[in-house]
Amino acid sequence: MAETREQRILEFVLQNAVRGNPQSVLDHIDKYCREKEWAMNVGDEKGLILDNVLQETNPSMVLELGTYCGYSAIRIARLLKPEALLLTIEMNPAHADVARQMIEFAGVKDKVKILQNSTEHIIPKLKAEHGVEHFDFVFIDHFGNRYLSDTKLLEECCVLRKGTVLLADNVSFPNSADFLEYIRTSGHYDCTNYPAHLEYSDKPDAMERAVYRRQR
Ligand SMILES: Cc1ncccc1-c1cc(O)c2nc[nH]c(=O)c2c1
Ligand SMILES: [Mg+2]
Repeated sequence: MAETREQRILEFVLQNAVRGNPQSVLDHIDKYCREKEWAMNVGDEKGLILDNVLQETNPSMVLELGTYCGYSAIRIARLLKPEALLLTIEMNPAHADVARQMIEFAGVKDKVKILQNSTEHIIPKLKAEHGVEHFDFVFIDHFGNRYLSDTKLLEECCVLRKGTVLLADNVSFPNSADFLEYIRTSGHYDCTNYPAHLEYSDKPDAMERAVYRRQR
């Protein structure tokens, strides 16, 4: 029996899913987390919202804040066009290690780069050290109490452009209230709310799309 929940999820996938098939990996993570142990993957219901907003955007450069086990990274990578890339930031080394193996097993590792450190440490280095000009799409799913500070940091580091789409998970929880207030009242974003449910649960949750207006 693997020690951590994240390792047990990975083990279930490695033993049951089809290698190289991203949908099979997503389905098996959802199955394990619905039937055996709950975990904070964006899940199938909110995952469909992510799929739709991502496909409407058709991005070349994507940033994810919060990799966890790699579920949403695989979800995003499976829909990217050939030259497109996903950078995903994970501060927890054990989670990053599980995600690396999950992403490799799913067959999407050529489209995904995992950066293991805190967001506030990495975001200021994205241009100089990772060759980033701008992101077309940002999926925010790390810690609600960091959503606002990291959004402002992305603005200050000039990695957003007019039309960049931010999509945030878990905006129904109080710890991202300051972020919601800012994107809805700052005048720099056009916002859309997507009511849904917490992954693998019937508790209410929501996602918010925020399209950056300001010229960079
Ligand atoms: C863990 C948890 N318990 C009860 C209610 C919600 C959550 C929860 C759900 C998520 O989708 C999360 N996504 C990213 N980061 C989180 O910390 C997080 C926490
Ligand atoms: Mg989440």
